[in-house]
Amino acid sequence: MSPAIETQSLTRTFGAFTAVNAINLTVAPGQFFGFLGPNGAGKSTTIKMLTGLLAPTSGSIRILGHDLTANPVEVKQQIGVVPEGMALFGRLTGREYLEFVGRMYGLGRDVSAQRADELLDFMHLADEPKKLVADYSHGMQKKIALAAAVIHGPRVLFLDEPFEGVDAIAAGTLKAMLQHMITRGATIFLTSHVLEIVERLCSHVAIIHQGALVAQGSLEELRSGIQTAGTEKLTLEQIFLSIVGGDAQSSVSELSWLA
Ligand SMILES: Nc1ncnc2c1ncn2[C@@H]1O[C@H](COP(=O)(O)OP(=O)(O)OP(=O)(O)O)[C@@H](O)[C@H]1O
Repeated sequence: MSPAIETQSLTRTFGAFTAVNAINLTVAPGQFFGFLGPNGAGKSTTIKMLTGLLAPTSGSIRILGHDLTANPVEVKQQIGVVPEGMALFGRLTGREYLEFVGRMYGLGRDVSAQRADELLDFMHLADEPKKLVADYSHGMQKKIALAAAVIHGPRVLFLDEPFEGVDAIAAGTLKAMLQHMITRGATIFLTSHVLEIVERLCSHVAIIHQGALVAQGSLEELRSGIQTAGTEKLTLEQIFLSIVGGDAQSSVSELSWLA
C-alpha cells in the first residue's frame, strides 16, 4: 500500500532563507502522526505545502500515492485541513458554513445538511444557530474549522495546532473525533506544542529543527535512540528537548535585571 504521505527532498525558501530544507517524510496509512519542532522550525510551512496551500521550491509530495503537483484535485478531494489561522468564512452561521463547505466538496444538498447538523451536535455548537462564525469564540472557531475539515470524510487529515487556545472540554471533543477517525482507518498529521497530548494520541512523530528533519519514527524508536543513565521511560518532552536542545537555566541567568 502507498504511504499516506511521502515527501522527497521537500524544500521551501523565502528569498535567501530556507524554511524547509530537503525533508523526506513518510507517514503510513492509519498512523496518528505528530509533527513537532520549536517555534519557527518549519512546521506550518510544511503543512501548507502538503495541503497545496503553498508551492514547494523543490522536491516532491505524494499523498495516498498521488503526486500533489500533478493531481491536485484528486488529492484535495481526499484530504482535510485546518491550517494555521483557520481561514474561515466569518459572515456565515456555523450551519451555513458547514453546508457550504460540504457543497464545495461535491456533496449533495441533503447529505451536506445532515452532516452539518450531526457535526454541530457533536461539537456542541448547535445551541446558537444564528451566531455568525466571526462572532464565535476562539475555541468555537477551532471546532467549526475541524468540523469543516472532516465533512467530506477525508482519508488524510492535516491539523496545524488543533488544541491551541481550546479548553479541556473542547479538547476532549476534538480528541474523541480524531480517535474515531483513526479507528475508521484515516491518517492524521498534526502539529502541536502540547507534547503531553501528542504523546497520548500519536503513535509516530517527526521532529523538524531549523528546517531540517532531525528525527522520525515511533515513540519507542525515538526513545531507544537516546542514551540515558536511568531505566525510567523518557517522556516525549524529554526526547524532544534532548534532540532540539534548549537550556532554559542559562538563558534565564542572562536576564540579570529581571526580578
Ligand atoms: N511568507 C514568509 N516569508 C518569509 N519567511 C517566512 C514566511 N513564512 C514562514 N517564514 C519563515 O519560515 C520559518 C518557519 O516558519 P513556520 O511558520 O513554518 O514555523 P513553525 O514551525 O510553524 O513555527 P511556530 O511553532 O512558531 O508556529 C520562520 O523563520 C518564518 O519566519
